[in-house]
Amino acid sequence: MAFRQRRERLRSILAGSACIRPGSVYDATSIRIAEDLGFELGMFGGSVASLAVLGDPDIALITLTELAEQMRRMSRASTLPVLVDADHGYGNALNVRRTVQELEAAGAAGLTIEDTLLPPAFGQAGTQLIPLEEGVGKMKAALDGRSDPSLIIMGRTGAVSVTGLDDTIERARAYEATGVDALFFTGIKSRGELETISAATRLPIVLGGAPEDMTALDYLAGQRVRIALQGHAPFAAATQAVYQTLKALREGTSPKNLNGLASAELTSRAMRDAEVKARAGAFLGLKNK
Ligand SMILES: O=C([O-])CC(=O)C(=O)O
Ligand SMILES: [Mg+2]
Repeated sequence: MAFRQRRERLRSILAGSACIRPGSVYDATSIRIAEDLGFELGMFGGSVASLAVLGDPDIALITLTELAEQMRRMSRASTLPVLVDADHGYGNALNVRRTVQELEAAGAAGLTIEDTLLPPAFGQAGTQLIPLEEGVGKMKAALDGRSDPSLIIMGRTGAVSVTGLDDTIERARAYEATGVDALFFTGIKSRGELETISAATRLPIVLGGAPEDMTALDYLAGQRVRIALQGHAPFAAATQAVYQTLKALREGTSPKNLNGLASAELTSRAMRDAEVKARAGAFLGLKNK
């Protein structure tokens, strides 16, 4: 499926009236599994990108090249639309423009650009934000960097837990005015905060994590939230499975007695074995067994 169609699918989620949960994806296998399970969207978080590619925490060590390459691998493996967490856009506004070009070429359906100061400044333990004007410049540069107008650009801020609600609204409105397609908020801790932000803005909202009393999808949909993230449990599950398996092997368990392995059917499905066999028949003259 052409990249444009994937982007149109994400566009229709944003234009709809429901709120969906994306599947957290980070490589070719995870995106195929999410697609097979019927997820409408994959979320490629910066944190899992860093874990999958580097094995490192989410502290802006991954490069744009590494992020885009991982996205490209997922785009080849599956047609599921993916929303990419492009962090701060890997530099200043000119770097943001380049980030958009690379992620567009890699097949992202949409991406977020946030106004967090990254990497963290010397001697600063807490999160800092860039000035609103710089954030606006980044959003404009992101829009300027897109050559496929169907690519979705989201302005993202975590200001609510850094500088507060008023600054969040000021930033959100300023980003809206640049022409971005949606707003992505992190750090919202109560219904009151969400409702105030929703009332003060007009674009579709994406919520990056929310407390327990804000999980009802119909409530979120009523606040114009179209996508609500749920963290990255699949990566944590994979880490645990690898740990248990290696531990059991190290302790002498025989491979045939291991628990929790993917069945032959699941593995075969994840690697698109039927399609590969059909191609081998068509192009290599092999009989499909
Ligand atoms: O995008 C998300 O899922 C949240 C986030 O910032 C990350 O995981 O890096
Ligand atoms: Mg992130």
